[in-house]
Amino acid sequence: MIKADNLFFSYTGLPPYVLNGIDLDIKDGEYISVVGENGSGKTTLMRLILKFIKPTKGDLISHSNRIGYVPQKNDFSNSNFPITVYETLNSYRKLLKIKNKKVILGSLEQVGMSDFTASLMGSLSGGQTQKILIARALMGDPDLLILDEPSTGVDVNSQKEIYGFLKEINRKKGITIVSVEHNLEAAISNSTLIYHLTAGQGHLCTPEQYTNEYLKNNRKDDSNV
Ligand SMILES: Nc1ncnc2c1ncn2[C@@H]1O[C@H](COP(=O)(O)OP(=O)(O)OP(=O)(O)O)[C@@H](O)[C@H]1O
Repeated sequence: MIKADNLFFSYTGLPPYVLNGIDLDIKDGEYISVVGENGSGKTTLMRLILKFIKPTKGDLISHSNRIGYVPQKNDFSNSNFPITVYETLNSYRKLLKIKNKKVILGSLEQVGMSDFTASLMGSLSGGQTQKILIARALMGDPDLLILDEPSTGVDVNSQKEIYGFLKEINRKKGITIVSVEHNLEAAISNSTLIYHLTAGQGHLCTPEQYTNEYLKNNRKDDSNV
């Protein structure tokens, strides 16, 4: 689905690079959580996959026909702009040039938010806003869904619902998921593979391998105290 070969990226076009020789091979149907410290380049990698920016050197190829993108929700939840859930999804429907308006209710139903069509976006909780953003991304019937920190500012119950839903659409519908994760517990329990970025380089591992690596490093830190 996504392949990167010796990919370099810097915002200035010059060294030092934010992403420094990335090799990545994401197969169809995987659920990848991208983890790493603040500033390690997770969002930058997502922007490259979304083609918002171009590699400075190297290649990144995506075979996705339709990418759904769920951005960080902060931009929406703090907004006082008086727009309803329906209007938000309807304007996105027009952007995607989808003729059938039923797609709006269909996508809301999928995330259990059918009762909120007339609600103002600004009146929703963090979890509800996240579900609307996921519904919006699903309107285009994506084969690849990219999420940026889906559990940030979301209550624990909604987190469970959201991850349960993501797992279901990944396993049952085969939608490939790539999700930037600060929530390591969620990354370990939900994804099929974890992509760990450090100092501009990354490696793919299983959740079990990541857990062992993480525990080993934490023990090392403890012994340095
Ligand atoms: N538009 C930009 N212009 C210049 N530098 C940027 C830009 N966006 C990000 N950076 C820098 O690139 C580096 C990687 O940032 P990025 O946001 O990709 O990291 P991240 O791993 O997603 O961080 P976080 O976990 O804090 O969201 C950081 O040093 C950041 O300051």
